Amino acid sequence: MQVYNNTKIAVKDLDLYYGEKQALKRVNMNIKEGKVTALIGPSGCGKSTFIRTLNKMNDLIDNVKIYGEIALDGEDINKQNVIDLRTRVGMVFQKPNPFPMSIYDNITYGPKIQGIRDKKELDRIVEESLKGAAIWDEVKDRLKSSALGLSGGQQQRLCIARAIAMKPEVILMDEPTSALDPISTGKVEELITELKGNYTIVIVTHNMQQAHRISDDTAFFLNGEVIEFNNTKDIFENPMDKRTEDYINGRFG
Ligand SMILES: Nc1ncnc2c1ncn2[C@@H]1O[C@H](COP(=O)(O)OP(=O)(O)OP(=O)(O)O)[C@@H](O)[C@H]1O
Repeated sequence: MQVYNNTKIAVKDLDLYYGEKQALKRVNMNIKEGKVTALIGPSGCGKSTFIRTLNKMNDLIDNVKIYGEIALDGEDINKQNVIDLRTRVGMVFQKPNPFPMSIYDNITYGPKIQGIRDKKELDRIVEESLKGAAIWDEVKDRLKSSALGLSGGQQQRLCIARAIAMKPEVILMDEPTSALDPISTGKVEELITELKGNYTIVIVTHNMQQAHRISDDTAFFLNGEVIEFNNTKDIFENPMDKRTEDYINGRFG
């Protein structure tokens, strides 16, 4: 497979079936390192299915068949240990899902499983991750309090901090702001903009303005196919395909 220099994840001829139903059709995509790639398209077009293939989350579902190639840094993800893969490719979900434990323990959970025990090192990871997710100032005096006492927007930034604590290279975000109010959404969007460069980010969003504001590249999905994949400016200002134009102008979906 041809892999370009700035490609972090290369997807080639990806087909995915849930039983008899084909949910992804011949998807090809070069996801660029250190950039934000947005996945847009109407409900049921395969965005979540696609993002979940990137760290093999679909493998947990019965009756899924996947064909094609996905390479991370040029290496087939099927040849990698899945735990290592999910460390390198972290994920943040639609609904904030902090563990029912303290803010501190949420962050140290993964690093402890990785074998880090030193208290100073764990303290350092907590501070660095929370700062990285732009939530340190809001929680630094209540690290031992339950994460469930945070607001929805704070919980989502905590989940991003928890992902960062594992030192991923890629962060997958499946509609990370759809459960948040506009102010929290703004903070998460600002955070995504700060994180890019250090991380490769792939984000599913139903919010056209959000895709336009924060992403570098955008893929438009329809019925399991990628209709158009290009830099975000061109997708929004000069779409090549009439269906892309209709979708971004709110004519369907
Ligand atoms: N576990 C599953 N088993 C069977 N079919 C599924 C499963 N998950 C998704 N599908 C189907 O695959 C298609 C793509 O779904 P997917 O959730 O990827 O779409 P989506 O674009 O993310 O939608 P939304 O924007 O509503 O979240 C849909 O027709 C959906 O019903």
